[in-house]
Amino acid sequence: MQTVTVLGATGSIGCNTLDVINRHPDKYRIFAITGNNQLKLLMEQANKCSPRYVVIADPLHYSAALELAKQYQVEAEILCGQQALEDVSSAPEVDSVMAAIVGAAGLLPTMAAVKAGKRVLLANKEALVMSGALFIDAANKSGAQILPIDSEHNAIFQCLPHNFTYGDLGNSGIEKILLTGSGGPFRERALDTFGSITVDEASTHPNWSMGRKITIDSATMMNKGLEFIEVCWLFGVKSKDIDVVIHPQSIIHSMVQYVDGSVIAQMGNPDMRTPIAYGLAHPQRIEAGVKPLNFKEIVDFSFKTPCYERYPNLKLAIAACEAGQCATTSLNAANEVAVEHFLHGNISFCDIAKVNEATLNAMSMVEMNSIQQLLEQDSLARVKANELIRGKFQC
Ligand SMILES: NC(=O)C1=CN([C@@H]2O[C@H](COP(=O)(O)OP(=O)(O)OC[C@H]3O[C@@H](n4cnc5c(N)ncnc54)[C@H](OP(=O)(O)O)[C@@H]3O)[C@@H](O)[C@H]2O)C=CC1
Ligand SMILES: CC(=O)[C@@H](O)[C@H](O)COP(=O)(O)O
Ligand SMILES: [Mn+2]
Repeated sequence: MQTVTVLGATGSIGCNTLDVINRHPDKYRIFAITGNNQLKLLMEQANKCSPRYVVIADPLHYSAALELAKQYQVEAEILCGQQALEDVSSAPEVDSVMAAIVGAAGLLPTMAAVKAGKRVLLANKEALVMSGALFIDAANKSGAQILPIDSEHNAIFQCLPHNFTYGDLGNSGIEKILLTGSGGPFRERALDTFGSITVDEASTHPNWSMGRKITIDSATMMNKGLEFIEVCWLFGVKSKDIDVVIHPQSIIHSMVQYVDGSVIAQMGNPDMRTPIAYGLAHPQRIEAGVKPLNFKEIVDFSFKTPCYERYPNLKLAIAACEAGQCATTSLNAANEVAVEHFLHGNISFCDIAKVNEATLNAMSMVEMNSIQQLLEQDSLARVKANELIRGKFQC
């Protein structure tokens, strides 16, 4: 029996994780679930999966949460705040932590799990993008096992040889990592109409049902940029080792190309329960409720190269990856701010990349040696991005 904490249980990944876990009551027990604003959903989940703890991230919601807990007959202890998130990630009773809080808010609870040597199911890509070497070093020190949940990284993990050594592509005969992406909803849209893209249009992903921030990131391809950086840290590779390939159908979830000409791909219907189940059960496989891929139903199966004019955020992210930690931390922070402003109608779709670029250009680049320093850089970049937005960006 594996004991699991689900950080971000009320989100898209969190709900899918509970769905997979519910299918296997003999294998998994929930220790804690956490949420932020969706208190009712969190209490419904608690009523169903009977965790020992329910954590509300924002202490301002605590009394409302206590009331709802009574209403939903939740027997778990209700906790709140940052320390509680870290405590349920690092408690000795916990075997695995699903890191599925969105954005930089997930860094400290995820790091707590890493430092405590847990099996960390990593969905929260922003945590790795903003902390890079510190994250990987902490895992090496504690013995934490990092299992990628992001579909592409999970695919790459599945396509690598079992004896793959971190950073050593040559020894495994690997030529390239082929990181696939759908290209988002605006893959074919005329560039001269980008100025009128609405929030609703950008919030409609062609293949995946996901949280609102990652959905916007997919539309700008910042998601692929963050994933590019994520590949570098998860597998110890360099920018030159990765090619981004647009695959509009999201059936192949990424590939590894070998020197003998073989290309190994991982495929499946676009349903996050596959990588979640893989992470939970590794090295075994468990049923995940996912519709099997039916090749007779596949009409198109195509590939293309991304164009930076259409996806300036992808170019920025690759350049930041090459520039180093300070740049990736700053870019991630600026992007979180810009996406939030876009969702609130304060800036246009094209402004997201402009804010990101202007923020990066305005930040001094320093070496990042501690989590404290990362958090300070993250705050500085947020202040700068907000300042730039107040100065009114126009598309
Ligand atoms: N959705 C997907 O299919 C995929 C997601 N990912 C990554 O997984 C992560 C989660 O994505 P997704 O599930 O889509 O996101 P959602 O927006 O659906 O869910 C985010 C979760 O984080 C919680 N949360 C939000 N802000 C805070 C905060 N300040 N402190 C603590 N908790 C907070 C939310 O709580 P509440 O809802 O209660 O407010 C919710 O539980 C992201 O990093 C994303 O990039 C990666 C690959 C695929
Ligand atoms: C499901 C998942 O892993 C997402 O990151 C997904 O890949 C987003 O789609 P894009 O390929 O359009 O960014
Ligand atoms: Mn992904």
